Amino acid sequence: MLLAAQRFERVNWAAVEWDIRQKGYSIIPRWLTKAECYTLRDLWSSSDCFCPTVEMDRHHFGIGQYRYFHYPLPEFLQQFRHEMYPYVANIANHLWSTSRNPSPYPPTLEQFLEACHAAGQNQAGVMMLHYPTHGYNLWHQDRHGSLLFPLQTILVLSESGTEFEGGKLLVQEEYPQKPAERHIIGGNIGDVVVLCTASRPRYGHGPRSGEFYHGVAKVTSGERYSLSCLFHDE
Ligand SMILES: O=C(O)CCC(=O)C(=O)O
Ligand SMILES: [Fe+2]
Repeated sequence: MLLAAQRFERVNWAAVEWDIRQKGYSIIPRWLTKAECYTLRDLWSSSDCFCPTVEMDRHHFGIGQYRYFHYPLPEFLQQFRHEMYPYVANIANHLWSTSRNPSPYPPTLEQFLEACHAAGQNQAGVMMLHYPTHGYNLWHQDRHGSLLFPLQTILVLSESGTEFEGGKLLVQEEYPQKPAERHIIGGNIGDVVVLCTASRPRYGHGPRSGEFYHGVAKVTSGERYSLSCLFHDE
């Protein structure tokens, strides 16, 4: 399973950037074919590409399991992460630049990961998640080290309505002295969701940025798989 660069070129990245500015996330619908989702899901039962399973309830993260991939990543995911990076880095450089640092993120993933590894962050930031019926994922941010890339992607690998009910991806933004703002993203098989990892830059009046969290509502029937692709290593 290989990925053609044209698939990234066809995405309307200006619209993705606009969405992220406005609400902190953007959905690229049906970017993966169902067959690709099934192939990725099949990796779950192959033990040789994953680190040990984490039971989410043991850590009070929710109900379900996740498995970090170890390096080398499966070819498709390696390609996905590397080819997606320049586009999200471009958006991140527009949104998170400062006058002191107008281009905070390097143009290639290799360069960004080199910095992560130099900071001792060596665990590939890519994992697969599985939620059984009644599974869910509590509000969280995927930030475990000092170096963090401000956007992350979630690949939805199961079909809403036929394979699972409920299980909607949610985001929440918190500002001091303001009720939290919540959005239901949802997401269906093949969708790639690009979202803020920890904060969304704000312009104009009020606090400059709020804390950005995501989570997954309870799967009320069936089971749901997803894949989390961070651009930092942990
Ligand atoms: O299952 C999901 O849709 C979200 C999982 C998650 O927390 C992530 O991808 O970082
Ligand atoms: Fe997450």
